[in-house]
Amino acid sequence: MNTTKIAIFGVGLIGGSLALCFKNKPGITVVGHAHRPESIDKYMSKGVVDVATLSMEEAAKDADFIFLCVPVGKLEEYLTKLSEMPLKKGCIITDVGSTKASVSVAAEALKFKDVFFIGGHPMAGSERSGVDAASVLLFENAFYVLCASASIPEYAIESLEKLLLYTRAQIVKVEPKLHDEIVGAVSHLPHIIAVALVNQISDYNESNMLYRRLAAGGFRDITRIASSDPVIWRDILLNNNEVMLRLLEDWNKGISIFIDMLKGSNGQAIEEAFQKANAFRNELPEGRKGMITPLFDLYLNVPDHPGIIGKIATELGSEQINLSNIQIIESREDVPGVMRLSFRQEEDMERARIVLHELEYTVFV
Ligand SMILES: NC(=O)C1=CN([C@@H]2O[C@H](COP(=O)(O)OP(=O)(O)OC[C@H]3O[C@@H](n4cnc5c(N)ncnc54)[C@H](O)[C@@H]3O)[C@@H](O)[C@H]2O)C=CC1
Ligand SMILES: O=C(O)C(=O)Cc1ccc(O)cc1
Repeated sequence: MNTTKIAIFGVGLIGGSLALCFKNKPGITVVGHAHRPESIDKYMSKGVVDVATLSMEEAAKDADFIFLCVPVGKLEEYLTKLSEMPLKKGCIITDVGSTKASVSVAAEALKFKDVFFIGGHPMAGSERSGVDAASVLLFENAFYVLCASASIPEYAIESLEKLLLYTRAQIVKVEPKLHDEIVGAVSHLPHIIAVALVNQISDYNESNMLYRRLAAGGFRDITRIASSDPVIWRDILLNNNEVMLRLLEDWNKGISIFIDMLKGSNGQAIEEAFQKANAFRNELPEGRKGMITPLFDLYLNVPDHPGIIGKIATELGSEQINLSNIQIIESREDVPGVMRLSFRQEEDMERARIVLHELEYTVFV
């Protein structure tokens, strides 16, 4: 059987999830590049890769596919290093960065010979980061954008598409600049808004802690993405700088309209704004994983002792229920022992509810 070597640079949330999709598939060997020595043991003990190495050359040598899964600000540096190494003829280099224009330009400028660069962006992820957050299910039913320049032969694109079938994502082809504009609006702008909103409330909380205690429910839902990795997002926003500045100007205009509506006590205009938003939002596609994916939460009363988090996680793990997050919630510190369990799939939440009920926990949604 022909063997396929896949090299993953940056085995974190996205690189680790891709590695899990490819690992143990017929004829595939997954090699993970670590940029810190302590990561080697971690990748191996977690079983995300077949081989882990600190050497870029060793990872890239003879690879059929190279996935660059590092922060956006590092992509050009990694591409340049690869362009100076002997690579297998026909090797496909792809990235997973959340912006596509600059990496496409950088790859084009390097003029790889007999090696093809195809930009990629799996449009699914989470606010978590690192290999511990990786999941084989991350991309299932999500869009996966590919951006190939006109010089890339169709057979190379088809070969990448075929490999990506293992992710169970749906491929879409988009021009890099258009990608950055649309993704800037539907993903990067919401991240800025979430962070600005959380920081606004955090400042109010300095003078009165009741802000944080009451900021549950909807506030938590719409600000989940404010917990995203600071370095990853610094790089994304700086890289998509021009687009973001334009979008923020439009955002300011939208907020000014709200200020005017409130100053003028214009109830009709406020109603119309909600009606317009309602109509557009109700038409959003359902049943497909979007970039900003919801979590499904369960709450349960738990006895107040230190081993409880491990105990619940083990009970659910033994039933193969995928838990995304587990936390004793601070905002209810006056009610001792309320635990929040978050799931990516509604089905997991429902199964957890049944299991925990059978174990005689008091569970509520
Ligand atoms: N977080 C998300 O939900 C999504 C992220 N992306 C993109 O995927 C890429 C990776 O993001 P995540 O997997 O979320 O991040 P992560 O922090 O989980 O993983 C980044 C990996 O890159 C490695 N790395 C290598 N060189 C590095 C350096 N010089 N500085 C810092 N880290 C270095 C880290 O060790 C780590 O393994 C980024 O380009 C991001 O824009 C794409 C889709 C979703
Ligand atoms: O956590 C979420 O829902 C996200 O928004 C994840 C995400 C982050 C970056 C991307 O480029 C794509 C998806």
